[in-house]
Amino acid sequence: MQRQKVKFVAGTPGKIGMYLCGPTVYSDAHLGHAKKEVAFDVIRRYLTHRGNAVRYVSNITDVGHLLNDADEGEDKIARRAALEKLEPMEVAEKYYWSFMDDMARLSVQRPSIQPRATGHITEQIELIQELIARGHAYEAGGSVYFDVRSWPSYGKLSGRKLDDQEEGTRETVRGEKRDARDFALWKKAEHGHIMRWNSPWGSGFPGWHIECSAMSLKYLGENFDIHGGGLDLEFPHHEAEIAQAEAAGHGFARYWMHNNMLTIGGEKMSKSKGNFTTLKELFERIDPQVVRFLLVGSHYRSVTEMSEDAFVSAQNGYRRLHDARAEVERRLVSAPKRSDALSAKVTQHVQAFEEAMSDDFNTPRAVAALFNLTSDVNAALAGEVGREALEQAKAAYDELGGQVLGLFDSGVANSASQDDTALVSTLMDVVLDARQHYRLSKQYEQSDALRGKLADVGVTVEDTKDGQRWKR
Ligand SMILES: Nc1ncnc2c1ncn2[C@@H]1O[C@H](COP(=O)(O)OP(=O)(O)OP(=O)(O)O)[C@@H](O)[C@H]1O
Ligand SMILES: [Zn+2]
Repeated sequence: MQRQKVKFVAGTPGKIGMYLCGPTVYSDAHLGHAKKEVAFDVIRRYLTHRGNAVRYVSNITDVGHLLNDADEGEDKIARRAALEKLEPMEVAEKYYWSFMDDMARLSVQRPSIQPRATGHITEQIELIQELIARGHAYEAGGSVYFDVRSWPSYGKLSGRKLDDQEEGTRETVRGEKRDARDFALWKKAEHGHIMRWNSPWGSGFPGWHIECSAMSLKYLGENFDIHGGGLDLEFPHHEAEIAQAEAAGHGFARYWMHNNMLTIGGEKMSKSKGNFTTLKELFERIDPQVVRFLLVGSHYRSVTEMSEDAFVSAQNGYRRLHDARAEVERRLVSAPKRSDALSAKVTQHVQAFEEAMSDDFNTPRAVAALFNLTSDVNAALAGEVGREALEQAKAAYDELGGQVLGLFDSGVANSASQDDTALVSTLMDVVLDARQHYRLSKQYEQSDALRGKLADVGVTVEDTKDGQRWKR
């Protein structure tokens, strides 16, 4: 809001309320979406690391996001539903879980609360009613619009003056609005529109912006600490969120943070440009931890340019840290009890990491501190190192690289999960061979016992005419 770095002071010391605009769930997420999620995940993790209790709310948009910002066009989810011959709610469910799976593989922590727009229609209607009552919104033809001219501070976040906004389009897209810059709070559902709810203005659905004002206020209260999102949302989405809340008499977010874009060949990666790589495609060839490492290596406010070279260097960098940490762990088993010079160096790198993160979450500098730590660790490991220094180094990797940056999460590594799949399949062959042996020798009790034990761990075995089949 102030267009500069400012000191952050939580409204209530030790407690931080954070809201992040989440995805519209109508397609698989791409690497650009991951930049945003990972950026704010790291911010949340660092604030937690500093001893704050963070309530992290991030919404799921499953209605009302239209194809075009001027309140025209189809609902993105409804259009996808028609394309895939699914119910709109089926589309939302499908891509919600797709998103959640991708985020889990990227080690993005789940939000404390993940409210859905369709689950908060009542709250949105109430907020719209407050706006109408205060004279900042009006009904027209079954829809309700925010009256931008009634709220002079509209534009204060993006710094846009009212007159600069949408210049020249005033007459063409005004339609039933009093002013082309007015935006929809509620839209009348036309014939055939599936996602619709009853409201004081007839059957319809909420505009896209209103859900974030209603749900952030509901779960974080007035004057909550931090509101985040992509830079592309600053105008009109965040501007609208502020206006909707404040014009209805509520104090809104105290700090605004926006991540910059992930680009490819200098252009924003986006679905509509077709220059995107979905996370699922990417994870087939690149370990999700390396993807995360690449994203963390650039500052949230900087543009991240993606290229094959960037992945190669991320791969090498990640391996360097990962291997040093693993070696420290291995050497700890038999380390002698004594102190040595590495201790002071670890302390110094930990401090550098903390300073970098406390300076507007400067992750590239924080990663550099981990590399410096690794140089010193590797140099020390050439000789004998005492237990104390190794424990300190291990804690630095685990607390800073692990808990704060979300790295070294072996549970999500692509290669590991592929290895596991192969291993499970081989082990199942062994078990089913044994069961077959019991059955052929009529030892049915043992064969049933094996099946029972598999069922206990969620594996069901069926006997078909083609032999045993298993699934989990
Ligand atoms: N390339 C990107 N870099 C960083 N963040 C992005 C990028 N693309 C999308 N986002 C973030 O994810 C949010 C949702 O993106 P959205 O679903 O509109 O994707 P998109 O690919 O930009 O789609 P479209 O091209 O249809 O607008 C954006 O508002 C933005 O905050
Ligand atoms: Zn939002």
